[in-house]
Amino acid sequence: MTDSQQHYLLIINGKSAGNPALRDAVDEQRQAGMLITVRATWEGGDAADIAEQSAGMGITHVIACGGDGTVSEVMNGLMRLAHDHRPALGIVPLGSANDFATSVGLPLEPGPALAAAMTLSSHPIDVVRVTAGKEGEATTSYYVNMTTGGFGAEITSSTPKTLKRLLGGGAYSLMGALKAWRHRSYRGNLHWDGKEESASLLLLALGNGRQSGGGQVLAPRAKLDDGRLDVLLVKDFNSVTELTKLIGELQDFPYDGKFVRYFTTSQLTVTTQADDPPWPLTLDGEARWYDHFCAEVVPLALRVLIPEDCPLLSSAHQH
Ligand SMILES: Nc1ncnc2c1ncn2[C@@H]1O[C@H](COP(=O)(O)OP(=O)(O)OP(=O)(O)O)[C@@H](O)[C@H]1O
Repeated sequence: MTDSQQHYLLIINGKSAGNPALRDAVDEQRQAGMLITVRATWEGGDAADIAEQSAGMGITHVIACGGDGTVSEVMNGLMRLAHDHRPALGIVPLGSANDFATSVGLPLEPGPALAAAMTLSSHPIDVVRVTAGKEGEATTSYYVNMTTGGFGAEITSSTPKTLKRLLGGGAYSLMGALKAWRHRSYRGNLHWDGKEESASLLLLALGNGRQSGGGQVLAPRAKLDDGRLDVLLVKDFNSVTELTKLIGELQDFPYDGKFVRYFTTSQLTVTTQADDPPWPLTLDGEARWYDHFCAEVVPLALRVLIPEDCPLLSSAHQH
């Protein structure tokens, strides 16, 4: 049945514009009466610009068709619009990782994913604003899923499959690989909820969602709409025994483990001293280096088309 109020804008990563399953899915939905406009990107930055332009087109729903990078760009474009003029966001996953789509339980095939986007109702979720800087320059961007920082950011963004295999292979293989990669920890001052703490970390994960890097669940208790960031801190270790304990702690994400700490906050800032190396931070799945950054929750800023019973919604079953 056609709802003349709904106008869907599909923003497709240009490298997938010829995807036959997606073309068939769009044809099928149009034949069913759905009003769908399609735009493809040419290069980085286009998806955000097109999403921003949706405001003047009478668009009610913007569907990001691509990998996590495209979803992130589209979301950043939507965040340039005033809250009341921000269309809802849907996702047709076409990437290799699709961490966000997978964890919220969206279909991963174009046909079912587009059909879901046309039928699911929207739920307001938090987004996270990151202000990150180096040498006097600062950039602001938003994410819905997860940002990782430290050595873990380098390996989760570059070698997710290798990391997964190694984690499955136990402490000795992981220790060897970490040595081969010349693993290092990152020093910084962490500030949250009025606390300040200096730390030397292997990995920092800031989860609005739960997983990144192609299936690494680093924030297992995160909810998308609770106004909180789930923070995972993994400290450095010096021996195989310590690494074994670290891996053990990663099974339960304790509030105050020896190597692993897991807590929630609405804002976290990391600053470094002049002689500390800058931190790699994954924004859009790519590691870039910063000497300070602040992540803060913008509560319920974006409506997304995700299943009613999505376990990442604290409001699940209440709609
Ligand atoms: N027409 C295009 N051809 C090739 N690359 C493009 C095109 N348009 C945009 N891009 C690039 O694609 C990036 C987004 O890729 P996306 O994350 O959607 O796919 P992916 O890398 O295959 O997914 P994943 O990260 O899940 O593996 C953008 O940041 C941009 O640089």
